[in-house]
Amino acid sequence: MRSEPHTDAALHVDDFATEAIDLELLATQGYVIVPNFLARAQCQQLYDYALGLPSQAWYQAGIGRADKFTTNTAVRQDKIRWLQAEQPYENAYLKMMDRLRLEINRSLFMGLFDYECHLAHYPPGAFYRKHLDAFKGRSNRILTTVFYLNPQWQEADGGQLVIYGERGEVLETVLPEAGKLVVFLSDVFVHEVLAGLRDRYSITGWYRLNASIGGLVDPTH
Ligand SMILES: O=C(O)CCC(=O)C(=O)O
Ligand SMILES: [Fe+2]
Repeated sequence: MRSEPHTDAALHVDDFATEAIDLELLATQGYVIVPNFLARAQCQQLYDYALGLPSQAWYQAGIGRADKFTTNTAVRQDKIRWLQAEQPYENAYLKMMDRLRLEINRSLFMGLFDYECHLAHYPPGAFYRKHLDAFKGRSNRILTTVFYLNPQWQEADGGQLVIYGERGEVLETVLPEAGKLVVFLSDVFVHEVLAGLRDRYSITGWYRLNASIGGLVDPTH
């Protein structure tokens, strides 16, 4: 039997105080880093929630979707959990990110259709090698969001997200610190997660375009 996580004293979407994102910068640069997207208290609640999840709530992360899904621990070693609207904490996060979706659509006319995201847990030593989250013309993942939950993360703890430019140069080295949100174009920026010394928790998600054809609803993840 699968035990479900606790649901008491859950966050509500209206509890979330989010810092404004520089959408102008996102439009011109293709990515943006927001140091304190979410207030500490709410971030801590999400962190405690993630820490409290039973081991059977997590799955070995894979590569590809649906029938093309494979797990390859030489490429990525994190464990994930797709967020579901039925779970109050998870629903609050999904709702908050949906508000951001509407804001992005309003300001940048991106026509983002939906959002999917998963919690990710990188145990010490786990990494995710260089990759793109989407391939030009072959995916409906448009914007990647990564939100970090880790209090007091230090440089020496490792686990940085490295974002590369077109010529392979390092654009950003990002510490996965609690409250920080990174947003980037999914099919433009190669990135990787370096191995760290501590358990590393985050919520990674994608704003998508609707790619349903001929009445078939495009499947999530
Ligand atoms: O956790 C991060 O910093 C990035 C994760 C990532 O690249 C992914 O899940 O596709
Ligand atoms: Fe990625």
